[in-house]
Amino acid sequence: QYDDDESDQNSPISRFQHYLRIKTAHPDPDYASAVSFLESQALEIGLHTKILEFVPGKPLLLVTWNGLNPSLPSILLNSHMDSVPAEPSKWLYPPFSALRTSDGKIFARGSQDDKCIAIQYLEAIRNLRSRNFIPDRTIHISYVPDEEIGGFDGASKFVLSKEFKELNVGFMMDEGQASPGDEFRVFYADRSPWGLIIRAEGAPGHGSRMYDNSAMENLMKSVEIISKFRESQFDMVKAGETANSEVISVNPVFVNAGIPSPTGFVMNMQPSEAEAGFDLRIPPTADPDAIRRRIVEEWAPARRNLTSQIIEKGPIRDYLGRPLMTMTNDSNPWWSVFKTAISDAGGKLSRPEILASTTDARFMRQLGIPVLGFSPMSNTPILLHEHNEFLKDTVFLRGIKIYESIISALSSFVADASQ
Ligand SMILES: CSCC[C@H](NC=O)C(=O)O
Ligand SMILES: [Zn+2]
Ligand SMILES: [Zn+2]
Repeated sequence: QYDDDESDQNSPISRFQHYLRIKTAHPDPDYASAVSFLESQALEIGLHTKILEFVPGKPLLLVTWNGLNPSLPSILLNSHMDSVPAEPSKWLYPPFSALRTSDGKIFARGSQDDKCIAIQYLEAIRNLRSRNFIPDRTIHISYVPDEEIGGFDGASKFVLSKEFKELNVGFMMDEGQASPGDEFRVFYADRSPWGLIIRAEGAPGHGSRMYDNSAMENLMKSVEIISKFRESQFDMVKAGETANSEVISVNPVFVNAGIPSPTGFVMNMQPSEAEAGFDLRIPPTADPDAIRRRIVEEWAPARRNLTSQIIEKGPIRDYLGRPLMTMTNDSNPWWSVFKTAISDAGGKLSRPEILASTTDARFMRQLGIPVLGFSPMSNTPILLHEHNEFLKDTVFLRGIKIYESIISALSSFVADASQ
């Protein structure tokens, strides 16, 4: 293992490592240092910057490369600055060291999700500018806070701002996911995240007594029914009938019950209350009303003294009532431009997918803006949110070339001025 930034301070890799070493992991992301580093990079390249702060302590950095024709809708490249936490003791190398091994793996929390694209956008623009490329359309980059915790103080407020409106965004790109094979993956939709809490009430009683309708019994029945539904969805995936991201996922994330005592829990009392929480992900093709009905009628029926609370953490439809999906066919001219740019750079794309998890793209799609999720990482294991997240230097560097092709193509696309 070695770390070469002593020898080369002034390289795309060393700038990537610098950004990876800034601790923007939750629960206490250092946004100030991230913004200051990214801003210094943008200014060095000769771009314009602006810092927006919709919620104190949660800045958003906007970087702009003005196009020749500012009346054309612009291109927005998005990247979130925050990361999920890391457990250092379970990593091969410290998660904020950005250490590069002799086979070129750069280990860091955020190396795949999504600090790579943050730097690749800038490096691609740096290279295009050094070749005197001049964009027709204006290109913006947004560096947003809080994506990992839902984006409510970040992208969600950003899209409602007058500053966002003024950008006149015609097309946006956001993060995607690594691809274990040769092809790059591209995402035309996310699943919408719901939190579900099921609460049970029932008569308390002696731990020795068998009786009907205790809170615990009713909650466990509910969990059984939800598990059956989960299995029905998962079976379709296992049978190869459909992708993981195209079914409704439901996974238990907490249970809360019992009467605490100094040594743990009171063992001889059946509690009068119990609750369980679930993470649900709803694909854009699903009918949200049908799911709401299923929850009330089957998962938490009142006759069992169950109640449910759904926390919808994202839209399912856009403002015109359409599913939040970006078209990946000829009806979307941006799709062809993107696809051609990838093949021009020697890349291959696999069939467009729905993302199993959720990104900030949903807030822009809600406005009707076409968004593709894309992170150019082929031949890379999918390690987002896992221990030992890494990205290979060669993959990172190739990604810069890919974005050079994408950014120059998107910014020169003027075939239809209304788009
Ligand atoms: C409630 S929205 C949460 C967004 C988050 N994004 C990345 O992991 C996710 O859980 O998918
Ligand atoms: Zn991410
Ligand atoms: Zn993430």
